[in-house]
Amino acid sequence: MKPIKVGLLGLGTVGTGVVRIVEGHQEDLSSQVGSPIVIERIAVKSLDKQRTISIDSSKLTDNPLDVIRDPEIDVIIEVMGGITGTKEYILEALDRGKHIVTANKDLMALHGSEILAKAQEKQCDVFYEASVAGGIPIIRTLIEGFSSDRIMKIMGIVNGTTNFILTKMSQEGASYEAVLSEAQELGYAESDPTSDVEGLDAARKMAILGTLGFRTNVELEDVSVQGISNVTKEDIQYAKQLGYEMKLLGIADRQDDQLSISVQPTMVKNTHPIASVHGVFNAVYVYGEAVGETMFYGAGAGEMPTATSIVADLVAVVKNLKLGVNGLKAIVPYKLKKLKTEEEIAFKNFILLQVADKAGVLAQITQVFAEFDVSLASVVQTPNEQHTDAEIIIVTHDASQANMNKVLKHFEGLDVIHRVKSVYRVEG
Ligand SMILES: NC(=O)C1=CN([C@@H]2O[C@H](COP(=O)(O)OP(=O)(O)OC[C@H]3O[C@@H](n4cnc5c(N)ncnc54)[C@H](OP(=O)(O)O)[C@@H]3O)[C@@H](O)[C@H]2O)C=CC1
Ligand SMILES: N[C@@H](CC=O)C(=O)O
Repeated sequence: MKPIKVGLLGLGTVGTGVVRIVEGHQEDLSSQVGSPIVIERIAVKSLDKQRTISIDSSKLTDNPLDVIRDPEIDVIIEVMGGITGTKEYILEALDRGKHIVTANKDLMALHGSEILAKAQEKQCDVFYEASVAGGIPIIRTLIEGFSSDRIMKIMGIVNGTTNFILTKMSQEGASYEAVLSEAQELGYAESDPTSDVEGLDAARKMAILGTLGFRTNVELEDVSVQGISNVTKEDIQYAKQLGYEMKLLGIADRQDDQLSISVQPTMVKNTHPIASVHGVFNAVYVYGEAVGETMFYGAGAGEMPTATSIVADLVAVVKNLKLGVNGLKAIVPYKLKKLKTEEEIAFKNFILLQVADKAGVLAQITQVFAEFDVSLASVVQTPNEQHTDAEIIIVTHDASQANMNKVLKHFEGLDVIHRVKSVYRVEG
């Protein structure tokens, strides 16, 4: 039987996993698609690099165009990352009638519609399951499993690196820097881990999930983003004491046709299922109008989980290829989006204040909340025997972001408040 020939762009963490699965599960894969699958050529940056798997060196090239322009190759798997350059390779491959499987959320979040439009024009498949939440088949689930429902809310822990860091800080008291290095060594982090820790990677994934979940065109700039680099061990401990877990949470919700999408460190009530997602694990919680609550859980990064999603996409592409059809994951926005304003976005807040320890302080502070119509759920002053500065922890009821910003602005002019130490969204 004529083999299906695959070109691989990239042989790093994910690419290596792809080779392992294609070789290790060959019999099972070929029985599903009806022909052997062969990785024909592989593009890498450096031909001299030591690899953790043995590869026939004649397959390697340091020029991705050798792979894309090989007439024998039917499918390109892109796991080299990057945006400029990589986008051109993918567009050229599509022009040449090759189907694409990619893990590249950066590219799909920024240029997904252009790439998918080209795929449609050329009647090729572009599948990108591995681009969100590593080994969890969430893209397929949103497109197919939820096709009959109206999704109202998506909440996701969609970055493995930051969840790994927050978990180790919380459970082992480890330092942020040490755990970040460990995540890099384990192959979880991006080549520039700033995009992990500053929330950009999660924002890109939320833009993809929002687009698919709400069937509209969510752009990266629609997602408000805050990362975890300012989260302290103290914040995490306070969260625990109050019955919360600190998570970098992507939250996309809608009311009628109005959307809001954000990524930010969030204190999640420990009774919520997403609060128990630890380490490199990811979870995507989806609330559908008809189905109600659902949650999808699994490893969000790393060699084999990510490669599992890639090879599953490869199987889907090959099945389509044999049937002569395209299972396009096309994004067809059916409605114009309307983003909620600061006045319309409302949630609970945790605020940690460093204040003067003297009579009347609490009254002054609560007065500010009252002035801007922010109702308080709890106020706790931490014990302070020395009568130096005290710490006050406040949790609000749902408050509009605009009103909360006014409260925080007002605090700047209040002498008794020496520092606003932390402000977090609270969920659950
Ligand atoms: N790591 C993970 O857990 C996950 C990663 N992803 C995404 O998958 C993609 C790959 O990630 P990952 O495997 O971790 O990345 P790595 O940095 O481990 O691997 C990148 C690979 O691409 C090769 N490469 C880079 N630039 C070029 C170039 N210009 N020409 C040819 N080859 C090139 C590198 O070559 P060389 O080996 O010679 O350096 C390397 O083999 C990224 O888009 C990432 O965001 C998605 C989900 C999870
Ligand atoms: N750096 C990413 C890798 C997977 O997308 C993460 O940590 O989640």
